[in-house]
Amino acid sequence: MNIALIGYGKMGHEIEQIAIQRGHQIVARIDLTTNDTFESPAFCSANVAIEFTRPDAAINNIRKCFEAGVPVVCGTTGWANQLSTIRKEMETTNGTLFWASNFSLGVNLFFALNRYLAKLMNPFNDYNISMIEVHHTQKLDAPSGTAITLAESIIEELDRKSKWVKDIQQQPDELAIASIREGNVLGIHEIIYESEMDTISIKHDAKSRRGFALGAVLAAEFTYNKKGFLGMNDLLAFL
Ligand SMILES: NC(=O)C1=CN([C@@H]2O[C@H](COP(=O)(O)OP(=O)(O)OC[C@H]3O[C@@H](n4cnc5c(N)ncnc54)[C@H](OP(=O)(O)O)[C@@H]3O)[C@@H](O)[C@H]2O)C=CC1
Ligand SMILES: O=C(O)C1=N[C@H](C(=O)O)C[C@H](O)C1
Repeated sequence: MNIALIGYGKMGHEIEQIAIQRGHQIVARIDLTTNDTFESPAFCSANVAIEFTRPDAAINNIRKCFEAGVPVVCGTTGWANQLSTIRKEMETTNGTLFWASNFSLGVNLFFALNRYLAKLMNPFNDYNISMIEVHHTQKLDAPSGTAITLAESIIEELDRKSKWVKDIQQQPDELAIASIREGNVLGIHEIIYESEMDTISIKHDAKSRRGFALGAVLAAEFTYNKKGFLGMNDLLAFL
């Protein structure tokens, strides 16, 4: 498969290695420091583009993929409040977009565990719930996209929580997410249920970026020749 990389930073490099190991070719690399463009024949020859850039760049890069008729897998976080806008544009251009806040298979198992635990804890009102996420200091968005996905599932399952908030809970129906930025931490997410009697917590700790990158390449392979909006549940049902 011909793959174009949009964003050639930490994730772009990791994805390139795995894509080549899996027999794919990188036909274009679009970054602030490279010369490839969305209009180039090289980019247009891609079967799928993989976008990992920054929150303020993702939406425009996805639009450029729709214009070029290239399906796009996007992992950039921090812009999900604009997903419904870009989905409408995808429909009018008959495009393809696969988006996930986290491509790691381990995190997607953790998503299922988180939902199950929230369902289990719903009747037990003595437990309050909070979340902590820790990432490297270069991360631009907070809370992480993964933390927001986790929070959305908890809010769907737990009647006593109706919205997430950054850092400090002020109302009983708020789910507080604390974001810590330190060193080179690749991504830690912990969900904590606390009562006067005890604490129950679940935690995911990423050991490298390879899990994210492998998931993104698997998503690109899945996206090939498909139309519409796709996500990790579609991919996991297929694996
Ligand atoms: N969904 C998932 O599983 C994961 C998501 N992420 C998310 O992916 C994104 C990228 O992460 P990461 O690779 O670590 O970040 P990096 O900062 O290492 O890489 C981003 C790259 O994008 C480039 N870039 C910036 N603006 C543009 C633009 N307009 N067009 C093209 N390229 C651009 C940057 O160039 P320059 O350095 O010159 O600014 C940089 O090379 C983040 O939002 C992060 O949260 C990360 C890991 C997993
Ligand atoms: O910026 C990162 O590094 C990561 N971002 C994603 C997020 O915001 O959830 C996924 C992973 O945690 C790494």
